Amino acid sequence: MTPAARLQAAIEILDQILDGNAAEKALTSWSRGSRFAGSKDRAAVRDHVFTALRCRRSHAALGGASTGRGLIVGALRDAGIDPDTMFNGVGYGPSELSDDEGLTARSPASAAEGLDIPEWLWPQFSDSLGDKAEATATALRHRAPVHLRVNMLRSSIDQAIEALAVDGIICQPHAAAEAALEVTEGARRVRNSEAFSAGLVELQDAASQAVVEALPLRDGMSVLDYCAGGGGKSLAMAARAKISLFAHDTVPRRMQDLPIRAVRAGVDVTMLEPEALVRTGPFDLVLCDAPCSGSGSWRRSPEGKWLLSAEQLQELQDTQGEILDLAAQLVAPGGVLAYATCSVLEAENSCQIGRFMERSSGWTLTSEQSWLVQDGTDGFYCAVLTRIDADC
Ligand SMILES: C[S@@+](CC[C@H](N)C(=O)[O-])C[C@H]1O[C@@H](n2cnc3c(N)ncnc32)[C@H](O)[C@@H]1O
Repeated sequence: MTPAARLQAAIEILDQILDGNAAEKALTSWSRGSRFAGSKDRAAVRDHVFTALRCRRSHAALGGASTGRGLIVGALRDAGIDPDTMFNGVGYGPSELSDDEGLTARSPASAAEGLDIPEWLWPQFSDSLGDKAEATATALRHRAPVHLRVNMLRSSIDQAIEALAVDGIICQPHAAAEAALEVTEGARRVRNSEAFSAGLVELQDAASQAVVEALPLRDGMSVLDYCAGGGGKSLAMAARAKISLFAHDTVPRRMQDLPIRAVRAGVDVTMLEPEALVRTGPFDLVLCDAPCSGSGSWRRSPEGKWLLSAEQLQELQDTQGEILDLAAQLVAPGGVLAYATCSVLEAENSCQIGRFMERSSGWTLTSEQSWLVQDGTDGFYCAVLTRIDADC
């Protein structure tokens, strides 16, 4: 495909997404119907689509329309490329720009528009991040790096780097976590690599790993991953200490890949139905990797940035509070309650913990940490609380 044909493919996919289709679904359906496209074409089209989704507000302004064509014109202008060089109707590329199409193009009209943050969220976003708000929003406009976690149960860092190199995947250690690697070359080959199949590495953002490193895990502990989802943090916890590991999720099908991932990683995990929680507990450590806005991971899932509403954000906060209250009851005296989100918003992070501390007695805040997108990881937050009173 020519560069212009790739842009035209991205335009068509973006129009489907703007019509309400999920990005991954629209990309998969385009791939299935485009057997002529090679792997480089698919990667380039995907990049165009995700760039447009990350920068949807500013590119719509620069391109003059919230359409596939508008977003791609905006992306070209943002990159300093004259759109007429690509929109020239040659081959399978986009047709020439009409006179009307240029009329509404303009520079972003507000800080939030230029930084691609929803207008309603900007006051809260900038209050939460203070002088780091602009850098955080800017980082969220760019592609996320690919990080791996070396499974220390199966490999050392050096062995993993060597094994990955055999499949052309080049990595270097990432400072955010002890077992974290950043892939600098060959990221698309990871899932098919021998190192991945053999359980030497898992795909996991370095801040996700750092959250697990912040937990006081010790051999012999019973540990509950209360919001386990796909089990990324469950597996990371099991790699750090010899624990009895339990996983739970209010939507059990989200854990469907966990058994196979656990076998690959050499980890034992027991999945618990809600009614089994109390009879199996109390636990020495309960981790709540709570559902959240995902604002720290909008580089990877940019659609979430535009779908989030003020009402949903409030509902998420209510759910987070309920999760904390329920999970707290499952912690053994002297045990640990850990709360994490991939959000950069204070309302979901320190404010949530502040409110929990106000309404619950018998807890002490042992540690509180945040990771910032501009430091090369997803944005994350983690608070660790210790139960000091058996009556809480
Ligand atoms: C951020 S995701 C978890 C990601 C996972 N820990 C990982 O590292 O791969 C949050 C999870 O919380 C689950 N969840 C939502 N509400 C819940 C609740 N009330 N109780 C337990 N889990 C809940 C969701 O189904 C979702 O899988």
